Amino acid sequence: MEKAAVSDDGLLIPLIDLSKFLNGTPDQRIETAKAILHGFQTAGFIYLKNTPIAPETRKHVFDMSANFFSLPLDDKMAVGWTTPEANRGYSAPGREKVTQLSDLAAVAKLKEAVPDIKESIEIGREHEEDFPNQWPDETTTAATAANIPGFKSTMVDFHDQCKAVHVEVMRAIAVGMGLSESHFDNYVDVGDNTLRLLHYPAVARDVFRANPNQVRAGEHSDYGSITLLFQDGRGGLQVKSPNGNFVNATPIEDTIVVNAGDLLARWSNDTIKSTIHRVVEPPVTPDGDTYPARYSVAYFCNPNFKSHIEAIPGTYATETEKKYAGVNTGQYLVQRLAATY
Ligand SMILES: O=C(O)CCC(=O)C(=O)O
Ligand SMILES: [Fe+2]
Repeated sequence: MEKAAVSDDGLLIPLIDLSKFLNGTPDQRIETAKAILHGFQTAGFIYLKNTPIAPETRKHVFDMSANFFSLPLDDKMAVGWTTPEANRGYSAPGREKVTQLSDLAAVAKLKEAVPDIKESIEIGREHEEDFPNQWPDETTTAATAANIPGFKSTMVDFHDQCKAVHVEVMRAIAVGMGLSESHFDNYVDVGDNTLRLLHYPAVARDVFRANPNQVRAGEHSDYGSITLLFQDGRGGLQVKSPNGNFVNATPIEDTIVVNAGDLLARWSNDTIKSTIHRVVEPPVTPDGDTYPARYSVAYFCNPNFKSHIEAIPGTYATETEKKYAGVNTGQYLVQRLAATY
């Protein structure tokens, strides 16, 4: 067994070699699938190494993301996020407050007191006619100065590559559960997933010192099937342990942090966990007066929006053990998004 990626306060997040599932012997494939499922059933989080996403691709996406965020605010606002149904476009700092609260008044209050210190852009699948992606104009003087020509093609390609990883992780879950490997294929083939580039700007040390509740991203669980999270080397991501304390999910180079979302937990009749996490200032105190910026890229995977999600076979013995009513994916996600924006 590999050394764990995180082992602290009862939270054990395994580090798993995905290539052993993709290209290993039949035994390695099954063993790896079981380890992936076990990680989701216990921690709700795993780290994957040796994935099909090349280190150069990842670096290029991070570079392009930083270039995008360096655009003048007006240019970013020109591609602003509009509605939960579209869920595409730019969100300026303070726009979204991720939280477990669903009461709109309570969220508004929290937003005002301690806004998340972050900005993001959401990119959905291309060719969704009603909801086109909001691409920044790559031809303006500002765009050239920010070096964003190639932004769209980079992100469209990355969206596709991440989509393929989602399909494989769902295959691993199926194998781990003893189901046919292709069990989930028809639920995830459309690629109704959201690529979110995140920028947590540099913050004065005093900001965190003055307000103990200040965070870069508030505690929350994710909504969909799984999230692929690419982090830079800064640190600050924390995951809630079974004892209720936040534990650092320390960056490990060229790994993808993968966590299960609420819809997968529901789909698995709660045999898989959707674990609370948040982003705080980096664990290392800076030399100067500011914490440096942090960049991350989250790829939120979902079942196809049209899919009806009901307890997976094998996760309940009798009908009465089904904890949840079936739900339509698209409706479920829109309802969750409407609560936080
Ligand atoms: O930036 C991160 O490391 C985590 C972001 C996150 O959890 C989210 O956007 O849902
Ligand atoms: Fe998250």
